[in-house]
Amino acid sequence: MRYTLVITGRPGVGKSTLFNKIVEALRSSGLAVAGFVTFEERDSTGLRVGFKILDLKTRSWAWLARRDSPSPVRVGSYGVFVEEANKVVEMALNKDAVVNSDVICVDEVGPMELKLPSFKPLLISALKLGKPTILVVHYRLSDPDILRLIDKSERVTLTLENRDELNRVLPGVVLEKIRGKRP
Ligand SMILES: Nc1ncnc2c1ncn2[C@@H]1O[C@H](COP(=O)(O)OP(=O)(O)OP(=O)(O)O)[C@@H](O)[C@H]1O
Repeated sequence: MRYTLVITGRPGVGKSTLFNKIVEALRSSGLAVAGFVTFEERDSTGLRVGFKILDLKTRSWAWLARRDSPSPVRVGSYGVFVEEANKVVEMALNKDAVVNSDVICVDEVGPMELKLPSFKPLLISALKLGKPTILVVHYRLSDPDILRLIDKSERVTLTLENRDELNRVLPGVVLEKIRGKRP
């Protein structure tokens, strides 16, 4: 069976940091990666103003959500930029992008991303390709269709206690598993 890793854990524990390290390790070894990463933006006072979404392949990005967004589509105190962010998802996970990649990498499968109309269908199609996959999954994800597709995945729950060790060893372990050198 293809290797799928699900990284989960409490908000702010370091999931994106670990995900980026794994993506970096995959790329450094010559593997082509398709997918996207979402990351927070803070203002000069340190206040979190919102999140951006970045296509890993083309480096195209858009705001995913901001506190001051007028969007009626809200997740907590953030308004989601549905149209702009959806375009990045379509670029990152369209059929060509995923078929021509070695590994599918998505940070994250969470409530904001699920407000983007193309996200769930494109993610499900990508998962069904049977390629190695790295996913950051929101700890409260409840979507039954996605959960069913990832229920046999290897799962890592990141904590403040284990994150240093996992950042050190997991990128190398993932690479070996994807290359089939480790069971
Ligand atoms: N191993 C680590 N050691 C020290 N600081 C870390 C470590 N991992 C992450 N951080 C810091 O913790 C903060 C949150 O990290 P990150 O954005 O990766 O978390 P996250 O779990 O993806 O957050 P979110 O739930 O908001 O998506 C960042 O400032 C990051 O630099």
